[in-house]
Formats: sequence, C-alpha cells, structure tokens
Amino acid sequence: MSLAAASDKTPVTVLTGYLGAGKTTLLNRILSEPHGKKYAVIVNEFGEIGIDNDLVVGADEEVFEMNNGCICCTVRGDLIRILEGLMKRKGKFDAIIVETTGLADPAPVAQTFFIDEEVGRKARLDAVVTVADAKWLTDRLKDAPEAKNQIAFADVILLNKTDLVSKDQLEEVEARIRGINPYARVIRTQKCDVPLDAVLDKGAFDLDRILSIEPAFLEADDHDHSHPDHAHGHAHDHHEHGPDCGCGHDHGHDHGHEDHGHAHKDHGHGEHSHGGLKHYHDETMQSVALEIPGEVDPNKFMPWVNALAQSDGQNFLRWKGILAFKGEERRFVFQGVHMILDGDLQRAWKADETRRSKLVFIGKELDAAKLREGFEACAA
Ligand SMILES: Nc1nc2c(ncn2[C@@H]2O[C@H](COP(=O)(O)OP(=O)(O)OP(=O)(O)O)[C@@H](O)[C@H]2O)c(=O)[nH]1
Repeated sequence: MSLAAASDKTPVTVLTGYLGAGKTTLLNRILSEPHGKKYAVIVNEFGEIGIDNDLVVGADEEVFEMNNGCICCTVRGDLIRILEGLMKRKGKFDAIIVETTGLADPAPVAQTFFIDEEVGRKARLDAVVTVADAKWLTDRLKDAPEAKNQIAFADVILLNKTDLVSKDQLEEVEARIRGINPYARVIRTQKCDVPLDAVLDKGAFDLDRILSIEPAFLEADDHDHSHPDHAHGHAHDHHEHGPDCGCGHDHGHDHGHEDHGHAHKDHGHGEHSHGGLKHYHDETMQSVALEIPGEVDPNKFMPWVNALAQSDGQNFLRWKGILAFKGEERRFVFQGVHMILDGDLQRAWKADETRRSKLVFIGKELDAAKLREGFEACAA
C-alpha cells in the first residue's frame, strides 16, 4: 500500500495488442480528440528505425521512445527511468499512455507499477487496453503466445477491424476472447472508434483480477506457474543481425533490480521464468528495416508492394513505412498487415526534415537481401 491516495497519482494506460491490430490508430484518436487533457506518450519500438514515433500525430513533444524493442528489459531500465522523469514534471501531464510493441507481453509492464516502489508511489496503472484484430486474432492465438497474454491481461479489449470479418467470424473471435478473458469489457470497433471515456481513466486495472489469473504476479521468486490458458510466452525482436534480442542490454545477469527477485535467466534462449511468469522466446520472429536516403518513385513502389503482398504477405505480420514520393510535398504513410495494405498522404514534410524513405518488415522467413534490393529499385 503506498502513501499517496489513488487520485494523487498520475493514471497510466498501457496500450497493447498484437502487431498491426490498431494501437497507433487508437493512440492518434486519443491525441487528436478535443478532450482538453495533456497526455505523455511512451512508445516501445520494434525494429531498428523509429517509425512508430513518426506515425503519431501532433505529439512531437510528448512522445518518449523506448527504442529497445524488448519490453521485459526496458521495464527495468527505460520505462522506469522515463516514468520517474515524467513524475518529476508533475502538473505538466494529466495522464500517461504506454504503447507497447505488438510483440510485448504486457505482464512485465503492468508489474512495474507494483514492483518499482518509486513508480508505484506516483503513478497508477489505470487500465490495460488491448486492441485485437478481428481478422487475425484467431490465427495469432494459435501461434503467438504473446497475443494470448495481451488478451488475458486486458481490462478493456477493442475488437477492432470488424469491417474485415463476417458477423459469424466476429462472434467466433469474441467467444475465443471470452474464453481467455471473461472479465474484460469487449468493445467492437472500426478504426478504434470508441468514446475515449471507454478506454481512459477507467480505474479498471483490477489487481485482484490479475492475481486470480496469475497467482505469482507479485511473487519475487522464479516459480513456474504456467497454465494452459496463460502460458505467458513472449517474443523478443530478433533482428536480422543475430539471436541477441537487440535491446543493447547484457542478458547474462539480472537487470539491477535483483532485490525484487525478478532476475532474468537464460534471456534470449528458449523459455525462462520472469517474476513467476513463464516465457518462451519466438526465435523465428525477425525484423528488417530499410532506408533510402531520398525519394521513391510511386510508380515503381506501388506495383512492387502489391506484388510483394501477393507473393510474401503471409510471412509479413507487419510492414510499414514513411515515404518521400517524388514531386509530393506530403509524407506517404504505408501500412501492411499480411497482404492487406493501406496507405495515405499525411502531413507535409517539415522544412527541417530530410525527405527520406523508410520501410520496416516484421515477420517470419524474411529475405532481407531480396527486400532491400526490391526497395532500392524503387528509388526515384
Ligand atoms: N480495415 C480496417 N483497417 C484498420 C482498422 N483499424 C486500423 N486499421 C489499419 O490497420 C493498420 C495497422 O494499424 P495501426 O494502428 O498502425 O496498428 P498498430 O497496432 O499500431 O501496429 P504496430 O505498431 O505495428 O503493432 C493500418 O493500416 C490501419 O489503418 C479497422 O477497423 N479496419
């Protein structure tokens, strides 16, 4: 029990959901609606080039990037550091939103608010909001344990992209969600169109509920409390350059919070236990980040991505980019989830921005050389 009353603490919303489900869409909705509140946003990136930050509208001064990709390490480093920094600026923000990478297990993020005393005194986890992709969630529940964890940990679930499925499919996927998490409020959405009071300032993070799912949540030792429905697997970003999770941390030992007993063992190698939660690493997940230091020709780029979606879309969980099209003063923002592509012209390039083109792929069996060659051939 901490000393500050709940109302004195800054509410924190953890926004999670599998790759491409619609987290950034929701974040942009939150930031652009006229609610009169000031949010600080912490984003956790997957990949080598920061793109998520660039995709968040009108939030230039409020976005703090944890560029490490691997949230279970950043929890002990970046996240705590950034949260503590924000707390010192109390009064400047009404609330904080943490957007996790689509591959993160939300458990360690949620744990931070209970385990780190300094953070726990000043901030309270308001709710874990999970955005679920109505079209792909059923498949991801089969092959991606972190997708299941994100559902299991949610207080509010936006069952998004309802436009992409039939009514029967929607009911089926909602039933699966209910099977994993009967407690969360499930809201069906298109483009995350929810009233903000459905997701923010909910006071919905119910520790009792989490404890009933995961009895070891607050325990300090490394018991294995695996449960068929709560396998707590999570993947780390394994970049094309090797098996290291890329977060720049030394995983050979504990991460400085040994006194809390949440040591990382065997990080990056198969399964490990973490605060009593069992984790598995998905060694097959990769990312490839590409950059052209200039413009691309849309007449080359469009046919290329369309063909690529057909040939390799199955392997691309997520691909996205920001492109400088020749002769176009606005940025072209490109998004793909498997073979479903989306793109539009957004704000103009600013005078002090370099016009360059970035593309990131997250998926399996990525042929980095082929992707690079294809992208470079689109240069204007
Ligand atoms: N058809 C359809 N597309 C949607 C909907 N919501 C979002 N999208 C599209 O889905 C793609 C991914 O959305 P994002 O908001 O970037 O997803 P994300 O979860 O932030 O993705 P990551 O950051 O890569 O994990 C974009 O092209 C969106 O425009 C929806 O309700 N229906």
